[in-house]
Amino acid sequence: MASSSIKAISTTSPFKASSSPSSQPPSSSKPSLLSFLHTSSSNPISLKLSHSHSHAHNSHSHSFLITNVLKIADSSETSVSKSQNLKPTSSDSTPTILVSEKLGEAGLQVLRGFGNLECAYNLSPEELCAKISTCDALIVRSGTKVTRQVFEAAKGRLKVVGRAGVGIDNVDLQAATEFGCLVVNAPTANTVAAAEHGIALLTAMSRNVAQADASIKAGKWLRNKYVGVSLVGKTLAVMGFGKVGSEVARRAKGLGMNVISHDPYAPADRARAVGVDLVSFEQAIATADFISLHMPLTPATSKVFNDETFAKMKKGVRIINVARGGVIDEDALVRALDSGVVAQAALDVFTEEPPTKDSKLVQHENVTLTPHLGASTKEAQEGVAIEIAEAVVGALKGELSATAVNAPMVPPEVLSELSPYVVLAEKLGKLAVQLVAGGSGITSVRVVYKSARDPDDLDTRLLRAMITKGIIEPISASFINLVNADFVAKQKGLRISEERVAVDSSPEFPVDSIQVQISNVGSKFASSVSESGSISIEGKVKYGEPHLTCLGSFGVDVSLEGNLILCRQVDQPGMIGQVGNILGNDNVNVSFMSVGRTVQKKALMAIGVDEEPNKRTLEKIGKIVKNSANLIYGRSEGLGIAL
Ligand SMILES: NC(=O)C1=CN([C@@H]2O[C@H](COP(=O)(O)OP(=O)(O)OC[C@H]3O[C@@H](n4cnc5c(N)ncnc54)[C@H](O)[C@@H]3O)[C@@H](O)[C@H]2O)C=CC1
Ligand SMILES: O=C(O)C(=O)COP(=O)(O)O
Repeated sequence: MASSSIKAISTTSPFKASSSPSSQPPSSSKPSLLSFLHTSSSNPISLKLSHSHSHAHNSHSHSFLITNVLKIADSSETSVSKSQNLKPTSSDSTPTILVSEKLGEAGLQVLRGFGNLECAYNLSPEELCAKISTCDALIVRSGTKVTRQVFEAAKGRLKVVGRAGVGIDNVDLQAATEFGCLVVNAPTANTVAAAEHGIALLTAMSRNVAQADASIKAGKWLRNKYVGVSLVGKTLAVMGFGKVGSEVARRAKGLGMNVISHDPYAPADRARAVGVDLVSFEQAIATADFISLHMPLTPATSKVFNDETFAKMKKGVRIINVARGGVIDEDALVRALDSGVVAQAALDVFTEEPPTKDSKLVQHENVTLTPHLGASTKEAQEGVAIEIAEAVVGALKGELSATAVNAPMVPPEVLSELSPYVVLAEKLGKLAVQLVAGGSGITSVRVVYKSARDPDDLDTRLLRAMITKGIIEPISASFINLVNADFVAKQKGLRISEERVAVDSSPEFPVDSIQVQISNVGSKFASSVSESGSISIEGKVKYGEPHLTCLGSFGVDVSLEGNLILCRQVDQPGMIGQVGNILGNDNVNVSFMSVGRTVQKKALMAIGVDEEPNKRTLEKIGKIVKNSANLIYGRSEGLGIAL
């Protein structure tokens, strides 16, 4: 973040007292994925204080800070962020789910039972953009292009895109991530259908079924023309040994074929278990009689079958593509077919769908075509529809989806265990950023997790995302969630480093404490600065609630719920009494007090108050602090609450 990027709303203070009431629910409520995806922090930090560790009121305030009532905004970033990822407009009504392509009835029923369902097929890109800002979820198949323009047009409302199938190359994942929109797919229900279609094309092509059928219908009887080739004993190269590829391999083995496969990421033992050898790309294409494509379309696989690679194939090779048209350079394929290098091709997928009728590829007599039917069996479509409907409904309800494509996967049991720490992480982030003096640019955040667990047994991605959310959301218009936290942090130049420290506590709990340090910034509250010069706060989960346990060099124990007043104090009698009187006279109930001391006999007082003190009350407290002869950090910006 550039140093000028955090600006104060107020001209007199980098922080401004917010007039909005604290209304956030207690943190002990169990967070769901939705809270990581769509909780907008439009409210300032809400830290309801409780009880514990009360101390006598006989100390004195110096610099102090009210955490809850501060709200900072970053006017310079607002315009940038608005074009990136808007905080969603609140819609607590029934969610609207738009289905833009035909989906199995069983899935539609699941969706109807949950939200307002709108099925609108064959929308133009403009029509989709016009509709999308009223939708919380969009379900597509391969025919809808979910572009950046769609996410922009959604104006922050679209929470989840469900791809009723495997390939998500028609969804702009980068844009989805930037806008904090979760993308889920249905990766398993159509595997068998696609594999069966691959085998159907393989056998149909090798025996000229489609061409022979067309010729009979044209009144011809061409028994000599349509002599086929046998499959038994032939070598099939399966390119991509994933779900579909491995099922194709299994079936091809049953047909008596010798199956090899190329997949740089597949484990060799999984292939060997099916009797398939994994080989290099070169070896696969040079030895195969048949090549069946089953890899995803990615920048690395785009047009991987081109003039150069066709030239390395065995003359007379036959190619089946049930994956994505874009993995083949279609013009090069026509040339290879014309020269006889490729004897036949069977294609279910095309670079542009539908392909133009007069394309040379479509019209080539050695090419067998189907209109992207790989997933189109009754069984697969029912399965995919249920799979995607449940994933979308789950995401809208805030549950974790096992098929999220652009969010870190956190298994439900891990999520449940981490829940209170997730709340703590966000609150620490929010508190830490409020301690930064206006005009400081935050670039470097260090997070230290103290834990008795093995490093492998602690997944911190969620915690890091929530700390990022806590830090960034209060200072920008950006809407941050689990999906886009890392992206937005990077975009803002915020470097978040993590460290694990082993402690000798109970491994029953995933985390003992979380420390957030912000370095190279000025502090609004000097007591929050540790000896290393960084703003440093540490918290723990106690009885299921987030607690602040360390601020700068001071040990405290403050429940991070409600409103919090932090006072630096020295040995000057009467100060706490005065502060207490002011709060009491203004009907602000002090719920607890915690005092932390250092060896230098400096102390820090944390006062929990039930009600949010108003500006006048804060001004009165501010005067007491300012008038104190013992101000250690006598900077007015430390008293931002009163300004
Ligand atoms: N025509 C249709 O209706 C259907 C098409 N598909 C397509 O089939 C393809 C495979 O789907 P699944 O098997 O479910 O996906 P998958 O993710 O299970 O398998 C893809 C495999 O490709 C491998 N791979 C990645 N890069 C590769 C490369 N450069 N070279 C070789 N292998 C590479 C991966 O390691 C993975 O094992 C996808 O493109 C999908 O969109 C899937 C279902 C239906
Ligand atoms: O699942 C896939 O990747 C497919 O290609 C299936 O596409 P479809 O849902 O039939 O448009």
